[in-house]
Amino acid sequence: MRTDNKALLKVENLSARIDRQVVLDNLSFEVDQGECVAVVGGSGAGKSTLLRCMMGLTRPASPYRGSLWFGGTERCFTSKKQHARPEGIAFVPQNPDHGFDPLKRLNWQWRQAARIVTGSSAFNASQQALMDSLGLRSFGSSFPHQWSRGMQQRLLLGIALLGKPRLLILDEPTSALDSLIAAQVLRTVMTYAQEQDIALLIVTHDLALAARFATRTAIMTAGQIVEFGETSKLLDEPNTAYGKLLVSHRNWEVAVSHGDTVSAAAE
Ligand SMILES: Nc1ncnc2c1ncn2[C@@H]1O[C@H](COP(=O)(O)OP(=O)(O)OP(=O)(O)O)[C@@H](O)[C@H]1O
Repeated sequence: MRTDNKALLKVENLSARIDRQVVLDNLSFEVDQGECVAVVGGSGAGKSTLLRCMMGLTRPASPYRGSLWFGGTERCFTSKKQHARPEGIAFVPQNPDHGFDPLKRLNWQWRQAARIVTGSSAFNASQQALMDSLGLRSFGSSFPHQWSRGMQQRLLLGIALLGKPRLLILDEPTSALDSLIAAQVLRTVMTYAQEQDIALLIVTHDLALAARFATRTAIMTAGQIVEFGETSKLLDEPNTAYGKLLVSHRNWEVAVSHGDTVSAAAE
């Protein structure tokens, strides 16, 4: 449920180019404290570029206009001095390869993350419960490549949640998971985020996921956000030609629904 709180995050008039091609064109949207917002759109819409700009990464796209407000602090996308990711934002990439050191065992990486976040390398009860509900009971002495991509993605989610960020950005969080496990993992993430007042920004191709979890949704195509509003209204009555096209092709077969009891550990 959307609240009337002041926005936690505001992206205003963001434009960016790769070489001479405009890949982000005057984008604006916001996320309230504790809210879940989805950004949906087809391949090449500019979703990953948007996230890269938000995380302060200026390659391959370089922003030439716009600002980002987070927790009351403004960062100009064009400022050369302010490229660092704002503190309080965590990011789980679509490709888990980008989140782990391939040469270090997973239990070592988890302990390092826990130490940074909590000051202790041992699991406490709530960390263990989070791990269990993500279907991750033991790392053994595995290296990242010995785990499935789905398990790696869930571990990154666990590490990100453990940090209790104010905003967690998820890039295609279900891309490495089958639909039943995705449903369970996303419910765990949503429950934990609500308990801890963590806002979520989910970038996805999956309109069913947006319909199930996001209070507000932005529809993106060709570098523009063509619609942004309450998810249910936007999916019931899209205003633009692209919104209508996207909604008419949504896949409601994806089982992101209440009541799934499949164990994520059974992957
Ligand atoms: N390294 C690059 N060099 C040139 N053009 C690029 C590069 N990366 C992205 N682009 C272009 O920028 C535009 C936006 O791409 P982007 O990857 O952000 O889209 P996306 O919505 O994330 O797509 P997908 O869902 O397929 O990941 C596209 O036109 C793409 O061709």
